[in-house]
Amino acid sequence: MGMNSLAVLGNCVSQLGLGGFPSKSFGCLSGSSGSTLAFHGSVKKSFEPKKEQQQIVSQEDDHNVSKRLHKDLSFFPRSITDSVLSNNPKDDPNIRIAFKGLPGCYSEDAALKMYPKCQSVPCDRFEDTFKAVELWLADKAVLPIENSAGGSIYWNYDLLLCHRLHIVGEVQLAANLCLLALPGIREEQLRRVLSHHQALASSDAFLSKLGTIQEDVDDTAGAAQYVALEGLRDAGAIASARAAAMYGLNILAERIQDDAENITRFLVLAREPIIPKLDKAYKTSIVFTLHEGPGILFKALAVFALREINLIKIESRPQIKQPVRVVDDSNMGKAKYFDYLFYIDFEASMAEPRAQSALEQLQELTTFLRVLGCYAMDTTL
Ligand SMILES: O=C(O)C(=O)C[C@]1(C(=O)O)C=C[C@@H](O)C=C1
Repeated sequence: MGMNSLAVLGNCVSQLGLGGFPSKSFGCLSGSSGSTLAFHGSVKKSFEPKKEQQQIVSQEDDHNVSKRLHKDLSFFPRSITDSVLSNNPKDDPNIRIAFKGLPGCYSEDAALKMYPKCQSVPCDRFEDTFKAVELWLADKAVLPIENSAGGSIYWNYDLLLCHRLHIVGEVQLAANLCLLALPGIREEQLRRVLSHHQALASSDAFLSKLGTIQEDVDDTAGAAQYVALEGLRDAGAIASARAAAMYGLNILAERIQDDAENITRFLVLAREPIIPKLDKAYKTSIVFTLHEGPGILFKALAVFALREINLIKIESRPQIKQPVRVVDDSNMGKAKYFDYLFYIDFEASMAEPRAQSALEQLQELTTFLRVLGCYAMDTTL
């Protein structure tokens, strides 16, 4: 392999994000006593040190050589490993996942469930998690979309449409809601409890018995951090056991949620869609608006039923930018109806001909149709 082909390989590797391998690093390598460029036989040959260089090297003491070698090795390209070749982002310690909230919140738990080795990127607002991915500050975003007690998180449905990210996965998380307080504080001393509104609503029975005032804050970990930083002796926080450890709080009570199984479903978003396959259970999420007419929603849903495609979820949202549609009503003149967006999740991969033909037929009934993503279903809890 000559210098040129190596440079090409170098470019490819750096494009794959596997660490710098630009042509200038060869200058550095070749000047490094021709040391162990052992990742390819022919490469090693072209960097063999000259005789004079070998003599200089042998005059150095072992300590200096190893010190210099250490420094030089940091400039070497990283080896291509099985995990890089399998391109499994789950094993990638460099993958950056954006979520709304502070470290220790449940959205971060969801990110860690999907990508256990990830670097988490906390964001102030949901909108920022989208922007972080769009601006390449993060590789993916994890976003709560529905809760088994509270239902759909509507504004996140709206955000899916305002941005062009693709759904590439989902995470189901059973949150263990805990009551936290400063060390030494007992339940009876608490006058107020701070948390995210969903966590407060999910622990309603427990909080009613406690008889405290509830204060709604941005996220559960934010509540824990606030109690800890302000040294609040009369306030508790509802957050995770992980948040307790991170912010130095004690756990006064665990599993305080009204429903033992309080599940939040999160979506994983990325700049590029995944290529749908048939290797496991896939789900497809779409959004559309329909033409006007009687039975039109019935007809739209029938395209799935006729192909034995199971519908998992249907959600409707008013079109925020153009909420009403003016329609000619033969009896009453002109009428103004709310115009709806329908979000549907169905159980099929876009690699299946039946899913493709269903969407083809659906398109005839819609004024707008977008596939938000096709992704593997999370079947674990
Ligand atoms: O505040 C957090 O910890 C979050 O991750 C957010 C969120 C939510 O948005 O529903 C996630 C799950 C919990 O049940 C409560 C709150």
